Amino acid sequence: MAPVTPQEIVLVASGDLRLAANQNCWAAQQAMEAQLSAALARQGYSVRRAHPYDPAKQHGFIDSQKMGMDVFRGIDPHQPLIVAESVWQYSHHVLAGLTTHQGPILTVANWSGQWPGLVGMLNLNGCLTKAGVTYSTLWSEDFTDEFFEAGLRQWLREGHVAQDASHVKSFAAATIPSADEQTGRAFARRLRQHKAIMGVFDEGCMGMYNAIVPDELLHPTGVFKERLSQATLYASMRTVTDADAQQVLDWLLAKGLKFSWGTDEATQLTRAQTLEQCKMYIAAVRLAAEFGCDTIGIQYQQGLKDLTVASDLVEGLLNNADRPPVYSAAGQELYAGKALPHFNEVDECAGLDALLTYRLWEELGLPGETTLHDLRWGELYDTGEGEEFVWLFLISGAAPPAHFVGGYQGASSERQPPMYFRLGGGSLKGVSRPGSIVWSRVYVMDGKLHCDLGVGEAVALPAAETERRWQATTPEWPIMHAVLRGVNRNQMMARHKANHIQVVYAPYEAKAHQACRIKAAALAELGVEVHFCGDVIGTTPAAAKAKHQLLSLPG
Ligand SMILES: C[C@H](O)[C@@H](O)[C@@H](O)C(=O)CO
Repeated sequence: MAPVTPQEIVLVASGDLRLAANQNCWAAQQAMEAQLSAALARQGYSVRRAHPYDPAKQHGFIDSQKMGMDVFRGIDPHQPLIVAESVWQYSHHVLAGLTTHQGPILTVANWSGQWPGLVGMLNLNGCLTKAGVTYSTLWSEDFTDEFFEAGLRQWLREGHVAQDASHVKSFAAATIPSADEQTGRAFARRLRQHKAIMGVFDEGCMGMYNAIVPDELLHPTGVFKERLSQATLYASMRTVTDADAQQVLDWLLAKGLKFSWGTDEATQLTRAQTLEQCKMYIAAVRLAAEFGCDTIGIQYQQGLKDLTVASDLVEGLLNNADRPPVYSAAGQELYAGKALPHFNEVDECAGLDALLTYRLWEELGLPGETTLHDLRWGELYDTGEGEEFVWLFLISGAAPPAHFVGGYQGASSERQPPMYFRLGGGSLKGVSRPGSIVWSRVYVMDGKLHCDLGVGEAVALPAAETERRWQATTPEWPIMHAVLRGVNRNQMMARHKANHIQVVYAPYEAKAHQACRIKAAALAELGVEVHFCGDVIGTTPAAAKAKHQLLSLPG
């Protein structure tokens, strides 16, 4: 074990499991670590990487759980430790070591959209939160800004970074209009009593420990898992006829969806890949119906990706009420006229949220198409009402055409990046239309289910700015330009306990606030600890409400 020097910080970097991704993204990690090391040097500290660059693999990431355990065996458990991330990473590579590390832990990401490094760090934060590991977290554009430097200084001196959580208000300590509370609670009681099935096609995706909801926490909500296998999905795809797949494709073409088809299977989307995705779509709906699932999630990134095309187009279609019809063997249309909420990357926290949201919105008479996105990046932008922080929500799959400007006609399917998906498959890409949204995130903390939720706005940006943002991230994926009400960038980053964020539209702003309140009440009725984040109108803190009642009492 390496000896501890007081002025030395140990650094680890977790990576992808996929060699191609680790090699492609290594340069960005090196650049980030150089800036981070310089920031530490300015404060009188040196950095020791706990694992070297591997010339054979051509990257310096921890790329498996086994390697992570080996690396941590060589780290003094009392030493201050930084997990530095500028790429998408699998949290389980380092989770084992971090659960027993006793020195201060700091997770750091570079404020860049190029690779999903912020997303990777947020996932790790969610995993550490669920595992009950104490950590601090920071991010920076160039590691010289005051926010970062002050935070780093505090961590070096005190072993933790204090963050601003003044935007968070507990539902239990707030009062909402009683009609909203009753609507939400009555809906939730029915959901719990009726019960629902969450179909899970292989549990656990890319080390996302935070995305697995323990059954004991899920059951009290009325939702029960049906554990399915991607092998079953693949086998079922093989039973779908070419003619049925062609009908799905014809339906999509008639709707105006554009496919960026080429001929090179290795780098381009091909018609054959799309037809394979159409088979997967039909197979997924049929299996969901066979097992009576109310929502499904396909793991896809590992296992399935080595066998067949990516499931992203499929996921976006499932999340849309207007989608190609799928029939049972007896000729009956399955889930006719309805979405079958799909949770990307089998993120079960998102699955519970999606099911509840879709059903609740339906009951409120609102279109309930919902999806998760990655909290990928963001920048200030002058939307016409002054500079606002506009988040870039982006996801490989699952966004429904109902969210896009122009619906299907505004959507396209583009090949998934070969470094993630060797066998291809298309995305379902579009720009989310301007409008009010309710955002949320269910997560596990202290052995309980929690949910943060708030209100925001999907904003329209000029086409050139949308394109710039796409080129700065992953241009093949669907995008939402989001402004969150009453939550600034740093508050959001410090608080959010996941790589994913759930979004659903409301027809106008006041309705978004009301629907958010009702959803909060529904979640609370299911036993979830609910927290309003930012400005949600109509949520009076209990103390202020009591004071108000006192003041209005007759003399
Ligand atoms: C393709 C990549 O693995 C992505 O799926 C990843 O960045 C995520 O979306 C993580 O939520």
